Amino acid sequence: MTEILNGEAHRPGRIEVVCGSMFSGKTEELIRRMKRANFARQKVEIFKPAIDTRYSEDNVVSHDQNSIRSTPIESSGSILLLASDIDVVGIDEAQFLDNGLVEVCNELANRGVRVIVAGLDMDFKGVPFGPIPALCAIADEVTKVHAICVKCGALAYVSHRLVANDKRVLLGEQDEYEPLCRDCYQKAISQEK
Ligand SMILES: Nc1ncnc2c1ncn2[C@@H]1O[C@H](COP(=O)(O)OP(=O)(O)O)[C@@H](O)[C@H]1O
Ligand SMILES: Cc1cn([C@H]2C[C@H](O)[C@@H](COP(=O)(O)O)O2)c(=O)[nH]c1=O
Ligand SMILES: [Zn+2]
Repeated sequence: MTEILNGEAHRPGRIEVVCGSMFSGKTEELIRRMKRANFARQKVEIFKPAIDTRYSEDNVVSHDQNSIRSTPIESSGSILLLASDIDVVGIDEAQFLDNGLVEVCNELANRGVRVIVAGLDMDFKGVPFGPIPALCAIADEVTKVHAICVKCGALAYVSHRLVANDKRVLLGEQDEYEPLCRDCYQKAISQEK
C-alpha cells in the first residue's frame, strides 16, 4: 500500500529542480521523469522558453537526441493559463524565463501539481542564472547533476564559453561551450585574460 501511495501516480503537489552545467544530463532527467509520469497515466505537459530554438521549436531535445513534445512559451505567466487540469508540469531551460516563474511554480504546487524544473544553475561566468537559484530555495527537492570535465575527467561544475561574446544569453552547443571542473575553469579563464 505504501509503495502504491508513494508511486508516480500519487505524488502530492511539489517542486523538483534539476540543475547543473551544460551536458550534465538535465534534459535527459526531465524527459525520464516526464515519461514515467506518463506511464502512470498522469496528464503531463512540458514547457520551454520560445527563445530556445536550438534543436526544435516544439520539442525538448537532449544532447543525445532524446526528445519529448513541448509547448514554447514567451513568459512564465503562460504556464498557469495552459496548465489547467495537468498533473505534472515540466519546464526545460528555465534559466531563460522571468523571475515570475518562482510564484507560478509555487501556485501550481499549492494546487497539487507536481512541477519539475530543469535549468542551468550558473551562466558562463559562474553567476547564478535567472530564476533557478530562487527555485532551488523553494523546491521540495533539488537534484544537482554533473557533466564530465572535458579537460581532466573530474566532475564539471560550470559551462565555459569558448567564443568571444559577453552577452549572457548565447544559444550554443559543443562549439560554443565546454563543461569544466573548478580547477580547469580557473586555468581557462586566467589564460583568456
Ligand atoms: N562532457 C560531457 N559530460 C557528460 N555528458 C556529456 C558530455 N558531453 C556530451 N555529453 C552528452 O550529453 C548528454 C546529456 O545531455 P542533456 O540531458 O541534453 O544535458 P543538459 O540538458 O544538462 O545540457 C549525456 O548523456 C552525454 O551523452
Ligand atoms: C552557460 C550559458 C549557456 N547558455 C545557453 C547555451 C545553450 O543554448 C543553453 C543551455 O543548454 P543545456 O540544455 O543546458 O545544454 O543555454 C547561455 O545562453 N548563456 C550561458 O551563460
Ligand atoms: Zn577539470
